Amino acid sequence: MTIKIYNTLTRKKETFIPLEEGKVKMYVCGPTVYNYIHIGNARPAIVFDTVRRYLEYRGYEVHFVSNFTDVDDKIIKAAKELGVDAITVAERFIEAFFADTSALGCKKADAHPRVTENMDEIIQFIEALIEKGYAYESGGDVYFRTREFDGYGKLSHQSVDDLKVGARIQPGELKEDPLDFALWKAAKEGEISWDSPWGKGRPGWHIECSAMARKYLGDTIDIHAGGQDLTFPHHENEIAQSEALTGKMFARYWMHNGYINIENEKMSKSLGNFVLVNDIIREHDPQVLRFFMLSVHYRNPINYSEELFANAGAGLERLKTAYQNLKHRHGVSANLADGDQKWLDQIKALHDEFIEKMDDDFNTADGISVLFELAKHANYYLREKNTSTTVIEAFMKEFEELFSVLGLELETEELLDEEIEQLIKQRNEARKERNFKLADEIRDRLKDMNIILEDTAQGTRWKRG
Ligand SMILES: Nc1ncnc2c1ncn2[C@@H]1O[C@H](COP(=O)(O)OP(=O)(O)OP(=O)(O)O)[C@@H](O)[C@H]1O
Ligand SMILES: [Zn+2]
Repeated sequence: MTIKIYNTLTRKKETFIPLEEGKVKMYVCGPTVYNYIHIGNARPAIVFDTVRRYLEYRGYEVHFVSNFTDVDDKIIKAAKELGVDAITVAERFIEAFFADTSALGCKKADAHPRVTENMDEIIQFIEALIEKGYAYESGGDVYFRTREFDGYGKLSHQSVDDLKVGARIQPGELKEDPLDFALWKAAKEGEISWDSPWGKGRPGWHIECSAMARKYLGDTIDIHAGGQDLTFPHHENEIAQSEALTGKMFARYWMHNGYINIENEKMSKSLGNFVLVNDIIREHDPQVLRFFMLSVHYRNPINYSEELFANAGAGLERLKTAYQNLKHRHGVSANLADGDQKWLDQIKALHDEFIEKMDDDFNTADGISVLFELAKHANYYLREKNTSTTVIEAFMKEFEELFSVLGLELETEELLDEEIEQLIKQRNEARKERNFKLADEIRDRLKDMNIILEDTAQGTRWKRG
C-alpha cells in the first residue's frame, strides 16, 4: 500500500512519491501573529501535525517547517491599538500560539522561521526576481510582473484573463498591471521598516514563504499546505515567485484544509464569529478539540456547534473508557492460549483497516470509526469471564499506537511545568498592561488545574495544590 494525497494542483488523489526516497520536505503557512488563534486557525495546525505524524509513522523522515508572519498591516494596526511596538505584539502572540498548539498536541516544527529574522534572504530573493525581469521597482515599492510568469493561475485553476476582471489597482499602488502584486512595500510614516535597495520598507506577505521555504527546505519541496483560503492568491503567488526564480517546480503536492464555519459562515477574526482556542481549552480538555477536528476529513467543512463539540467529547470518553477497562482487567488476566487467535486476528484486521483509511488521503474520520470498532470489540472481549493477558495487551497496544499516530492521549495528563511557566508569563504580561480580566482568567484556569500562584516581591511562585 502507498499513501495517496489529494493534490489541489491536479485536483486528483495521487500516489505520494517524495523527491528523495524516505524523506519528506513539508512547509505549512503559519499564522499572522496579531491575536490569539481561533479554532479555525487551529485546524491547519492540528491537521498538518497529524499528516506529519502519520508520515513519520509510515517510516518517512519529515522535515517540517512552518513560518510566523510577524510583520503585516494587521500587526501594525494591533500594535497601535495596544500602544506597543509591532515586534512586541508578534512576540506575545507567538508565545500564545505555542501554548495553544502544544496544548492541542501539536509538535513543534523543525524550524519556525519569522519574517523579521529572514530579511536578507527576502531582499535577495526580490533582487534576483528584478534581475530576471519578473519584478520592478516603482516609487519605493516592488511588484511582481504576474503576466511574465506563464503558469499563473495553475493552482487555483483560473486563467489570467479571468483574474483580470477582479483585479484593481488600489490608491497609492504604482503597478504596471492590476494583476501585479507587491513583493516589497515602501514604509509609511512611523511604520516599522528595514533598509533595502529600494529604500526603507517591508516585504509583502507572499514573498516571505517563497524565501523561507527555499532557505530551509530547498528549491523544490514535497508538500506545501495551509487553509483553503490560502490557495488564491497566497499560494498562487508563492508558486509564481519561486518558479520564476529557480525555473524548478516549487511544491509537488498542495494540500488545503477546509473551513471551520459557524452557521455556515467561515469563522474569521474580521467577522468576529470566532471561538478562541484559549477560551475552549480553559473549560474543556484540549484533546477534545483535537479529536473533534480529526473526526471530519480535513478537506470537508466543519460547521462548529457546541452540540457537535460535546458529541466529540463523549466519543473520546468512550474510547478512553474502553482503554481504562482493558487496563484494569490486565492485572487479573491469565495466560490463556485458547481462543486468543480469533481476537488477535480481529485486532490485526482493524489495524490494517486503520492504515488503509489513513493511507487514503489521511482519512482520520474513517480512522476514528475504526477506533470505535476497536473499542466495541474490546468491550465484547471484556464480557468474557476469563481474559487472556496476550489479548488484553494486544488491544491496549493497538489503542496506544493509533492514539499516538493521531496525536491523542489516552490518559488525561497533568500540565507540564513548561506550560505552567508559559501561562504565568502571559498572566504577568496581562497584568503589566492592566488587563486584569485576562490575568484573573489565567489564574482561575491554573486554579482549576490545581496550580496555586503566589505573587511575591521576587515574582510569581507556583505550586501544585
Ligand atoms: N475558519 C477557518 N477554517 C479553517 N482554517 C482557517 C480558518 N480561518 C483561517 N484558517 C487558516 O488558519 C491559518 C492561519 O492563518 P492566519 O493567521 O492568516 O488567519 P487569518 O486568515 O488572519 O484568520 P481570519 O480569517 O480569522 O482573519 C491559515 O492556514 C488559514 O488558512
Ligand atoms: Zn505561505
